[in-house]
Amino acid sequence: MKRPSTWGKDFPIANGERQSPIDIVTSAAEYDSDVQGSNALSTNYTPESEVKLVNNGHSIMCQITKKGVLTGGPLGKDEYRLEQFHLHWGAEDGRGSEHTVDGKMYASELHLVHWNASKYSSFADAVQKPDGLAVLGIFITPGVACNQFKVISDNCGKLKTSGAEMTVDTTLDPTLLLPSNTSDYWTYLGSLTTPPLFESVTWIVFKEPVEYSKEQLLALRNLVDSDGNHMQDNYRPPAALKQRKVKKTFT
Ligand SMILES: CCCCNCC(=O)NCCc1ccc(S(N)(=O)=O)cc1
Ligand SMILES: [Zn+2]
Repeated sequence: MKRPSTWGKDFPIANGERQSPIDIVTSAAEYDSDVQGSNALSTNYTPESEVKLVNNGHSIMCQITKKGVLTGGPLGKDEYRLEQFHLHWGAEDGRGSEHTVDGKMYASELHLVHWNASKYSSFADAVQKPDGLAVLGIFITPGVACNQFKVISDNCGKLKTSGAEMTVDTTLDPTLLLPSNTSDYWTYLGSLTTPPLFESVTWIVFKEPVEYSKEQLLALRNLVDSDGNHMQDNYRPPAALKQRKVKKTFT
């Protein structure tokens, strides 16, 4: 994939009104009480019985086969089904996340991608609708190893080239990839952060980062992208907020 600065030519929406990622200015975020209590954000995932990994040329992706749902919070009454998760990261720990918090970049950002199964018939049908997708953004910071991520980081070496796919015969529970605190998050209306950049995503970015070990981050940086280079810095820089408000669920 060419550099983000070139996307505007092929994808004019790159300069649209609800592009992602954004810099989250914490002091400007508005507390939203109605995403608490009974309609708090809720995940109900079924563990995968085998793990399907794909090097799609610009990230490493895990394709989900079980029926897992995300509901509540900013999603109203709709059920969003987990489709896949993937990551963005830097060449070094000081950069790599797509969203930033008061200008701070994390080393990586995990995206759990869901589509609105209450209103649409498939991911492909939902991907272009304004309420079609919901993505959970989890910041990653260097620290202790994440056990549930080991099945991905331990197999990056076998997924080196773009287009490589493999199925690992082990279970994976996506719930264990989430931070312990899933009540505190920012949410806003945005887009896919890679082409086709469709403005179809309700973003939910958790405040609490998750730790991955140095080795797990290094494993990501050794992947090879569709240009044959080390897959690094596969993050889009923040886009303009324009007329949007970021909501927060915590004070
Ligand atoms: C007409 C073409 C249809 C394309 N159909 C496939 C497609 O749109 N794939 C895009 C998939 C995608 C991209 C970026 C994110 S992110 N980084 O925002 O979470 C999530 C998901
Ligand atoms: Zn992403």
